[in-house]
Amino acid sequence: MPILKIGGSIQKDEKDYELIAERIEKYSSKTDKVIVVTSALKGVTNSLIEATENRDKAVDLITEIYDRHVKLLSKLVEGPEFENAFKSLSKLADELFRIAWSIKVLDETSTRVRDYILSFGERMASVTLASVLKSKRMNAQAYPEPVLVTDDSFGEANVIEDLSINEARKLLEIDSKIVVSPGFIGKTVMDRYTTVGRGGSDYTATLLGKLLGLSEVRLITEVPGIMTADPRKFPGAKTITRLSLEEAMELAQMGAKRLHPRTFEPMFNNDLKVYIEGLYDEGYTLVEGTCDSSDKLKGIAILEDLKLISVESTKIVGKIGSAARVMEKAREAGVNIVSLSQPASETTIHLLVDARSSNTLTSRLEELKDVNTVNVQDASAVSVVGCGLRKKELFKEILREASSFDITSVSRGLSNVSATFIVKRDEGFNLAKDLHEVVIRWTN
Ligand SMILES: Nc1ncnc2c1ncn2[C@@H]1O[C@H](COP(=O)(O)OP(=O)(O)O)[C@@H](O)[C@H]1O
Ligand SMILES: N[C@@H](CC(=O)OP(=O)(O)O)C(=O)O
Repeated sequence: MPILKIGGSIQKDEKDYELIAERIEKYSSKTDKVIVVTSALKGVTNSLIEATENRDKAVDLITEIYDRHVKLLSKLVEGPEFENAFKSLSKLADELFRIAWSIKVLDETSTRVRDYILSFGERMASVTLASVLKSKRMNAQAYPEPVLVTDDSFGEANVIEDLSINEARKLLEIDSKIVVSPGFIGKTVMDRYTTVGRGGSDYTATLLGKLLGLSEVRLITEVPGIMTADPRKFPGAKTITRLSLEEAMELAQMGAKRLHPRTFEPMFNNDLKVYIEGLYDEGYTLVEGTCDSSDKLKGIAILEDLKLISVESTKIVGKIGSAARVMEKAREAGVNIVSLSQPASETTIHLLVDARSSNTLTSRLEELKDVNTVNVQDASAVSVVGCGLRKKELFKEILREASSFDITSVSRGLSNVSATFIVKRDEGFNLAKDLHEVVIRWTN
């Protein structure tokens, strides 16, 4: 029994839905049950976020979202099935309009209300997709409520696996061959809606695979697999045919294919295989197993919009606890540290953070007594990923290529399958381009 995840990128119009239905049919004809995890329609999560931020426009934005779903249904579904889906969608939309009015009146949104609002994207999508499948005479049913039980860290909720197993099993009890369920969203034990972070439907699908003891998850999307680089920015990018679990985790952490960073975590210590496959073009990536002796280089990924904060002081040298004090400031400011390094001379501590959070952190760091200066510069992090980086010759070749750039630091990732270079922002793309050329020469 496979889990099929239908990405938001391939839910644009009725032509997409014809292809999605064909793909689901293909896999369901080979098995007795299929669980489909769906994302919201393309752009819907962004519009819902905009509604929470731009509250005067919330009602208009929600009207647009509702109209889009109804228009899709009217093109793809007829008769009583249309009536049923229309009723379910309108009920969800009524609930959403009520919240939109209240946030407009209160002119305030909490993280809890934000997640509640975001949940409608995936819930509406599951009703729509199940209805399209039914109208094509497929034995399908929507289960438009979250199956993951989480804590109440709204926006980035943590899944409580033990409590989620029983909820997940409910999908198996539904008397339909195909069950369509929402990705990305969860609920607390008090039945509050939560979300697990952007791109969270990928993670929902792999986690359900683990919780239900399944062996196959397919993430169906607009690109033919995870590629050697983002094909939009690097036109020579190619599909990677196989990734070990360590390689896949490193690429996901660096934002490749906009995967949720935890997508591959559920694959540890079980036989789950994950395929990332294209809807429009043939091609897929299989993620399974660990490094193989024939593995070389697989891909590059780049994080832009970062700031490198360098805390300089001669007074911190050899002083126990000085790094801890710097990190404590980051914790107080609620700022995530993307990377951190310190030379053995101990005179500087480099912190790499998201550009949007750098001001909050620098002002707190300037409060530290034993610090001379806090420098901030625009930076990028460029990673090369491949089990082959454990071999000296390949690592040397990567270092040689990178040496023509002004590098602040180099660090190695999980099991040494990645090397990440921190450079000035305006050098990031060119470094990535050059390293990508090396990767292409060494792709298996
Ligand atoms: N290494 C990569 N391989 C493939 N796609 C990538 C990579 N890095 C970035 N992307 C981008 O990821 C996008 C697909 O992700 P996303 O829109 O989240 O898909 P979905 O909604 O189907 O989950 C592609 O349009 C592509 O531009
Ligand atoms: N809709 C959510 C969850 C998700 O996984 O979407 P997508 O499959 O389009 O990446 C988001 O936009 O973050």
